[in-house]
Amino acid sequence: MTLVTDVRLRRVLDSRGNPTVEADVRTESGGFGRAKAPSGASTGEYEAIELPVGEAIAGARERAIPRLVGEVYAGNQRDIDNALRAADSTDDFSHIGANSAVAISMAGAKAAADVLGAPLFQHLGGTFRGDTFPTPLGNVVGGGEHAADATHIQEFLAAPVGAPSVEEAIFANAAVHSAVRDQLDEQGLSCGKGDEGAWAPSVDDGSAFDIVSAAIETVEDDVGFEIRLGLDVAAAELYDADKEVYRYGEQTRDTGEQIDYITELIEEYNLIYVEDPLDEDDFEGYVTLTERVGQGTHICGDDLFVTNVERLERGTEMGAANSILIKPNQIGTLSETVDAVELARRNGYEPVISHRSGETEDTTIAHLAVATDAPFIKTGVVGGERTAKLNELIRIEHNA
Ligand SMILES: O=C(O)[C@@H](CO)OP(=O)(O)O
Ligand SMILES: [Mg+2]
Repeated sequence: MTLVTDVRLRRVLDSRGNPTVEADVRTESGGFGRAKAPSGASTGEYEAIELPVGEAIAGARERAIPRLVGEVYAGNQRDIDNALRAADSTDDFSHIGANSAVAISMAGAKAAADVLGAPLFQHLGGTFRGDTFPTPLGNVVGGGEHAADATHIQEFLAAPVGAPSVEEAIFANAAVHSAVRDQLDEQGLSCGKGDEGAWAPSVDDGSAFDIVSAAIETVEDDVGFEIRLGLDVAAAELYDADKEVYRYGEQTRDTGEQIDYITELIEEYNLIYVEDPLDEDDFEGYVTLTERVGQGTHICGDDLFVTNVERLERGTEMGAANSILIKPNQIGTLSETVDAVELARRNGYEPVISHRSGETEDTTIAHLAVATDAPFIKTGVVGGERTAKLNELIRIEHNA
């Protein structure tokens, strides 16, 4: 039996040294699942609420745990997630926090997989999943909200699309990360790393493109397969809504100029992936850009869609973007996360499963990416909280 018999919550550390929520779920037949909530820095305005950890834990203990323990079966993920929704009663989880909700939701799924004796990806995706793997998007240079005094564009991503296996892809990204350091050293630009482990040099975006392109070329020659370049512009963070311009330091661009600029970057650097190129409220701008460049490039909405089926529906009806970033804590439950993936698929939008800038050693998103057969996963390159997911992908590939 997978009847939930115990749910425990505690405060643990995330990769930024901030507190986050860890949940343990136990079931009648001895199933056990443990999961932790991640945390964003460049959060979208329409995300579910991350409460201060003390409040999130107190809220969930008071409202959610009584609706779970002795009440729901861990194998019925929708029952767990509906109980969390009913316990909270708001659209954005402002009573128990999306941080408590997502930790409990993911821990429940892990407890159910444990009862079955199956890996989580198989519980979530079924027995016919596990043979195909996502291409890891690895940020090798970054700035924005993730590092002070670095690039305006938040993430420069390596995308080893030609790799013969996920293992080769993961090591290719590590090699690009290392080659970027060599480039920086040569130019006397040694620097620290941002929140997700990407190098955070104090250079303009143009120089960053040159450095990353050169690093990718070196590694491509070495590994013999294609590695492309992608971006997370995180443009909502650059957008000045009062003046209706995007601010790149002193330089500003209005919406038309921003669309032209992104188009030029796509052409010049043969970008395969551009996330959040425009403000999170600018569905129309996304339509224009997607019509222009959506044929050959993944135009991905992160802050635009916030893993929310209503916002995604609006986007698919208009033709805004052609891809959606999927972050379970943006919406708060695994069921709704999978709903967003499925809605995306039905409309020909590619789902990209993603970490947050504040992470833990939790590996749920690696399993989610395999379970949903997502074409990409964005989960960094180095740092224990990033390699936890990458190494889990290697283990899944090896049936370990
Ligand atoms: O913008 C993003 O895509 C994410 C992860 O890279 O950053 P954050 O978690 O800070 O929102
Ligand atoms: Mg983003």
